[in-house]
Amino acid sequence: MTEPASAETASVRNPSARLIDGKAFAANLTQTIAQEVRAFHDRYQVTPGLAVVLVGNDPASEVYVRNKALQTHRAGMRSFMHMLPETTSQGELLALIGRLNQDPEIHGILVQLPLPAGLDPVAVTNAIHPDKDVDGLGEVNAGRLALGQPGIVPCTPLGCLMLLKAELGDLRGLHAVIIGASNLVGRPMARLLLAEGCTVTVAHIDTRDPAALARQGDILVVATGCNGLVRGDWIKPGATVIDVGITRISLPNGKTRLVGDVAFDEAVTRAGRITPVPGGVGPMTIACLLNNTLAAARRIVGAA
Ligand SMILES: Nc1nc(=O)c2c([nH]1)NC[C@@H]1CN(c3ccc(C(=O)N[C@@H](CCC(=O)O)C(=O)O)cc3)C=[N+]21
Repeated sequence: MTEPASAETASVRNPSARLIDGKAFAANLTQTIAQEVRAFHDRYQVTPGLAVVLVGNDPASEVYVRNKALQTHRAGMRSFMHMLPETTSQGELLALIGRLNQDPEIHGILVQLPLPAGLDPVAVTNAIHPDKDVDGLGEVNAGRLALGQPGIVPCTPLGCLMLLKAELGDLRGLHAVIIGASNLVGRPMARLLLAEGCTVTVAHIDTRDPAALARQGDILVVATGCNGLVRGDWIKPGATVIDVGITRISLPNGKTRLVGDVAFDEAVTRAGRITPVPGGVGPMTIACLLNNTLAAARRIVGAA
């Protein structure tokens, strides 16, 4: 197999990939959303409200919660935090979701995943009213996405898609390889890229030679939670690489650092464009959560 000449020359002339600045893109998007929130409030006297439910203490979720609360206020929305103990029962959690479903001040509900053992994430996600399911993970919104119908799209895949369209424009005909088949990222990402006209390959835990598949991707989206899994030689020269992974590792000096699923130093010499960790997909996830919350508020008050 020979690479297309354009991709080869790009990789030779440009040994260091262009960084995709998700942090800057997200900051812009958040500003736009803040303006729209003000206009929405002027017209309807309603402030979009987001409820975040965190059960127990998962470290990844805590990073998310910290940034999310800040960004929610920056966008002029209200944020309602519900921190529940690890020992919370399924019945207690479902009762809280029931109250949030009824609460007119709440337009979006997000239950942080993963949930502690003993709580059923499927039952909990499906208990959220579809109009308030700003994570888009319940069966109604997931089903709409699978069928290509309008609905609420999960925040992380939506953020990845926004970055890809901003970088590449029309995605039609590109081969997108997705590594990871989770309901949170891989599967909805595959459905979104298929809807954009990509040829989509999904590699997962049982895939025999993921590296060989990855090397075919004009677009490579990596969402496995396995830090450093994707090495430089997994990447097609000139490809656009979106690293969704986010793992906090301990350094010898006692500090910690966030790393992605892609071995960045290697990938940067092969890829055409690449998202860094931190500062790539993470901030986009939060901006898209705000986007989805405003959209949910609009629908609920009949403005959309
Ligand atoms: N129902 C649900 N939906 C989620 O989308 C969800 C979840 N549960 N549980 C936890 C994971 C994790 N997650 C992150 C989002 C943004 C950053 C983020 O902002 N990252 C910054 C980190 C900056 C820093 O702290 O240094 C960055 O990558 O630049 C991190 C992690 C969403 N998650």
